[in-house]
Amino acid sequence: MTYPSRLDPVWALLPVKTFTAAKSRLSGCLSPDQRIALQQAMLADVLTAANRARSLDGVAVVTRDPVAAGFVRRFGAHVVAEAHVGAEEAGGCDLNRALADGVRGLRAMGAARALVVPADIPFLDPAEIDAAVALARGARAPVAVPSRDRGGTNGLVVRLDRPFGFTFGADSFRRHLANPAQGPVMPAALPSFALDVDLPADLAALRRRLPAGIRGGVIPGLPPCPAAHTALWLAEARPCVREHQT
Ligand SMILES: Nc1nc2c(ncn2[C@@H]2O[C@H](COP(=O)(O)OP(=O)(O)OP(=O)(O)O)[C@@H](O)[C@H]2O)c(=O)[nH]1
Ligand SMILES: O=C(O)[C@H](O)COP(=O)(O)O
Repeated sequence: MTYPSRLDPVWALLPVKTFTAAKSRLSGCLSPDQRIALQQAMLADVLTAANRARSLDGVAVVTRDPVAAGFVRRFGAHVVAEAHVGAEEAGGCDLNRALADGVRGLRAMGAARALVVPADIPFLDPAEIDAAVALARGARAPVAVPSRDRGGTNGLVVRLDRPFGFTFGADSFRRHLANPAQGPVMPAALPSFALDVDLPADLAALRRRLPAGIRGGVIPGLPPCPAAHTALWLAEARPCVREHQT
């Protein structure tokens, strides 16, 4: 069962870390500029998918980075300021507190639910966003989507009228499934959410999933290929990535 969205508005909520600090686990194989460019490309792919999803009423990004804020506004996203400044300088990136800030911002904009998605899942498919939202509405339950190793949480649909209590971090999928705050949490394995690019092995998986023919990216007049922006980035960064994997 689905409801008219005006009765149950659902917004995407993307946490976005300061660009210059992003993807630090790839610093062994990518330069600082390449890491920023990769984060921007993946974020562009996630925002493009969210903008194309029929089930979403809006897209918001919670960030403390003015550069990231300017970047996402060009995709029509609303920016919620991350209030807990200081965490990144202190060496801890408090994703869960940033999301609490994001939820407050979404509530103020009238959203009833949020689909929390990270900025590093470039294959995200609008149809699978719609499937996750439909599942949450139909089951009247939160929905959690795992990363490909089933350790992380790459999608989470929650209600905003009561606290959920995000527990992102190591082994978060298991902890989110056990979260009782909004009743039983439904697991949903959705392939386009599965690959988050954190480690050199994820870059290799990215390269395997992007057929050679679409590495050139977007063809004007045609729908974008999956991960189009990231495909363009990979086409440029590929020699470096390969060099560090041999
Ligand atoms: N607003 C905000 N977003 C965050 C914070 N920490 C992580 N994120 C975002 O949460 C998502 C998942 O983060 P990670 O997979 O750890 O990505 P990352 O922090 O760029 O990668 P590493 O630096 O290698 O840990 C990404 O969209 C990040 O931009 C934070 O402190 N604040
Ligand atoms: O809980 C999670 O999914 C993490 O915060 C992000 O996981 P990752 O480090 O595998 O991206």
